[in-house]
Amino acid sequence: MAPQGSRAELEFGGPLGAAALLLLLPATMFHLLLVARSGPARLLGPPPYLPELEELWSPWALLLCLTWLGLQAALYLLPARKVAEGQELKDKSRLSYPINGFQALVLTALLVGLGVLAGLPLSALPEMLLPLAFAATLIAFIFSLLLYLKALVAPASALAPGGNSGNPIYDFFLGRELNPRICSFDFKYFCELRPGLIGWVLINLALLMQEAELRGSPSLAMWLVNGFQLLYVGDALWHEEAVLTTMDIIHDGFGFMLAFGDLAWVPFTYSLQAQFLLYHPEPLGLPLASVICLINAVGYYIFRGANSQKNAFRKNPSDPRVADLETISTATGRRLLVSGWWGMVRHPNYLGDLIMALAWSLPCGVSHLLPYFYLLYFTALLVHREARDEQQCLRKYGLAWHAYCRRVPYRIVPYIY
Ligand SMILES: NC(=O)C1=CN([C@@H]2O[C@H](COP(=O)(O)OP(=O)(O)OC[C@H]3O[C@@H](n4cnc5c(N)ncnc54)[C@H](OP(=O)(O)O)[C@@H]3O)[C@@H](O)[C@H]2O)C=CC1
Ligand SMILES: CC(C)=CCC[C@@H](C)[C@H]1CC=C2C3=C(CC[C@@]21C)[C@@]1(C)CC[C@H](O)C(C)(C)[C@@H]1CC3
Repeated sequence: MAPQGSRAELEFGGPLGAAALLLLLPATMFHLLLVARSGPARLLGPPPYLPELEELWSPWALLLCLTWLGLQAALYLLPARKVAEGQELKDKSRLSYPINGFQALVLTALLVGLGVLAGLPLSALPEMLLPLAFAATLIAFIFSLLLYLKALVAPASALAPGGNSGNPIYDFFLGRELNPRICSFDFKYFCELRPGLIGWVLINLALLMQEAELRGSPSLAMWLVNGFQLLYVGDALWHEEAVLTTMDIIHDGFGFMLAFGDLAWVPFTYSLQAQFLLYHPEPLGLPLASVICLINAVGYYIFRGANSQKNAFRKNPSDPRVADLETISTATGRRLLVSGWWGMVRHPNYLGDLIMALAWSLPCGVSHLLPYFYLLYFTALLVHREARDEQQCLRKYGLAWHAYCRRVPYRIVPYIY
């Protein structure tokens, strides 16, 4: 057995919190899937019914999920326009990552388009969401177990800072190995951006097509939700290299949290607004639609501006786009931006992301809380993530981080939080 990594502080409430999340996350996902199609669509009420195993389990759904993963893996292995280097690892080495996620999105769109022309019944997908989500959850459980076993024979230098507490449930949840790979195939990087994100927009499209079949044409609200979320996914894949500096890739191990999050949670809960709209049509006029588009555009402008500014600065501090920004030095030799977006709040990218989350829910009207689930969950996720990042930055930068916090006192929302 590999030696344990350094004992880091336990996160997510330790083993008990991890055990609770292990059950709570899949249960919440199934609750949302069931409630979205029910008449009252009550987020906080009990589910309309408890599905029998026959309704959840379908070998066809499992086959479809495995085919989807196989297709995305094949696209990942195609020659890439660029190969990027990741951040420096504990042993001072750097890993290489193919940058071809956007190409995978375009090729998937072409394949799906050809499939639909050849008679592929894409609009039947919404009827299969429950068994598909069940199959994806099963795959995530088995996959996380294999990842846990793989980590038992990994060298200590390959382990993540967290996720190696010695408690099997906690470590299974958080993930033990930082960058599990077979040859050059990086499982975490692959899962973070491709099967789940592309699957999400495909589910959205299927819901739009089914709405068109049911009501003659897709509603304006459905178009907006599809358009906004396609922009978000397209942007993530276009700026694929930026994911190499996120907490998930640099810090977190690859375990159930990310495997389930990437493969099941993202496609089946992030498509909640489109699911809701299929069963609860919402009339939307052009003036309100324009205001919602403006909100999404403002959110995207902040999100993209902040992420691009930090990525450009981290890649090359002399880049003309960021060279004029004010910075403070830290004992590590790395500098922190204190003007531009990162001088406004300490997590401007989260602020932009949250504004977009609001714009994705507004097309569903204000009669139900359900379509606002994403906004509520995402606020909790980002507040918790911000606290985790603060701890890590404090460890990394010490006094310089305190100086940054004094200079930029608000975390996510100026003058509020
Ligand atoms: N849709 C979704 O479900 C989710 C989306 N996201 C999005 O993912 C994106 C990435 O988020 P995340 O990985 O959490 O964090 P960030 O991209 O905000 O990265 C945080 C890191 O940035 C660096 N940093 C912090 N402040 C400064 C500064 N002033 N100047 C320079 N560098 C600084 C630090 O790392 P260092 O100094 O080592 O470079 C810090 O650890 C965000 O846009 C977020 O909204 C995140 C989670 C879920
Ligand atoms: C509740 C639960 C299951 C937790 C797992 C959290 C994951 C769902 C998220 C953790 C960080 C994520 C990121 C994205 C998607 C959601 C997860 C995996 C992301 C790929 C979305 C697109 C963005 O542009 C992004 C690339 C910045 C982002 C990275 C973080």
